[in-house]
Amino acid sequence: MSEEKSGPSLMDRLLGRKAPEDQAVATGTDKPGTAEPATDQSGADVSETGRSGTEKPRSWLQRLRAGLSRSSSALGQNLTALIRKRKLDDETLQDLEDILIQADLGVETAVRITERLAKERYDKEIDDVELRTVLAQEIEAVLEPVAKPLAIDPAKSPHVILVVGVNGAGKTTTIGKLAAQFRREGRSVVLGAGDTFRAAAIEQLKIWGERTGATVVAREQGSDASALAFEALQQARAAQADVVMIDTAGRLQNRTELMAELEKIVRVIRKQDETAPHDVLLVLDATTGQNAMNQTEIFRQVCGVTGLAMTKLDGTARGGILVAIAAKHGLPVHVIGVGEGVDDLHPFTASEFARAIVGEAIDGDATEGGDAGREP
Ligand SMILES: Nc1nc2c(ncn2[C@@H]2O[C@H](COP(=O)(O)OP(=O)(O)OP(=O)(O)O)[C@@H](O)[C@H]2O)c(=O)[nH]1
Repeated sequence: MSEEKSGPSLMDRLLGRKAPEDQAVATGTDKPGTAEPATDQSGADVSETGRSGTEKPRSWLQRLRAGLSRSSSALGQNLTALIRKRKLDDETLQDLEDILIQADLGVETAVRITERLAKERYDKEIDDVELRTVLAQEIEAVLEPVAKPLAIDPAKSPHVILVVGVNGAGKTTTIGKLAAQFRREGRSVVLGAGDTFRAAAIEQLKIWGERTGATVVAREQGSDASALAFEALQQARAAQADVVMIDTAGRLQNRTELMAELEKIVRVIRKQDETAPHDVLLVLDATTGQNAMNQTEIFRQVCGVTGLAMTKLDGTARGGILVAIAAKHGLPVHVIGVGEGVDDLHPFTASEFARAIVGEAIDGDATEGGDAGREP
């Protein structure tokens, strides 16, 4: 957990301050272990001003693009190698299809894109910009229907969000970032430390609670997760909180145990509110590629996932899998994570993601401070 390396300190990373060479390469290993609150009493996020004055901040879109271009199967790079004013003949189309499949976009989307190009441009010359534009349009068409914000229903008191995913996917961090967002919106938030499997996860959630001004309901390691969930909801109801988010342990390797535990958590939550959980958010690590598809399938069966968060898109991300998951499952994609900092969670927008994944320039991408596409 405490991998020592030169570069920004843990505190710097917690506050979103990164050394220039490290900005888009978050280590993905440190937990927010000893952070002091990065919020004021109202829970408002003060981390944006926490960057060092001399450093040039990168926008979240720049981080996203940097992450998506870093993996060896990065779509953008392979496209550049493929198209050098080549004719769109059978061989080029086949190569293109292979590249799209290799980038995890899914066979269905890859075939549709190459068919469209074959129909419109067969045996004509195509340049890089034209090709990327067509690809971005097709990818956006797949993603647009699933790009939906995580909407809190004010009629629910509280709105219950169960957060699931495999080990290390970024559940606790995403809960912390969402808590910060909800607090900024003026909502009261309760966090249930339902990952009772790992002591560090409980501590991590408590720190996010301090940082964001959210109330944390926790028990000691090894406690029953469903009892914890029950208690968290009970306290949230008593306090008339707006939102309660319940963390869970990730144990995909033992599916039976996972299924039993998650099912029990849902059952116990429903004893207090039969309409809950109102959202079951599956957190997927973008760097795991195809594995994210399997996780989506299994978690859907286990606990009725209602929406997705994809994290670590600033890393060696293989974000193409999100396109394949969208095409296959049609589940809403609510938010994406582009770093470990409290402000590194963003609403998912189809056009920006599509253009970033094909390596196309994005209007306003040069925006410093990363405000493009942000929630107000
Ligand atoms: N670079 C980067 N790192 C992230 C992102 N989201 C989470 N992380 C890091 O990923 C690591 C794992 O995150 P956690 O939130 O602890 O994951 P978890 O799913 O709760 O893990 P378990 O409790 O083991 O199931 C931490 O070091 C996070 O800081 C992201 O968007 N980008």
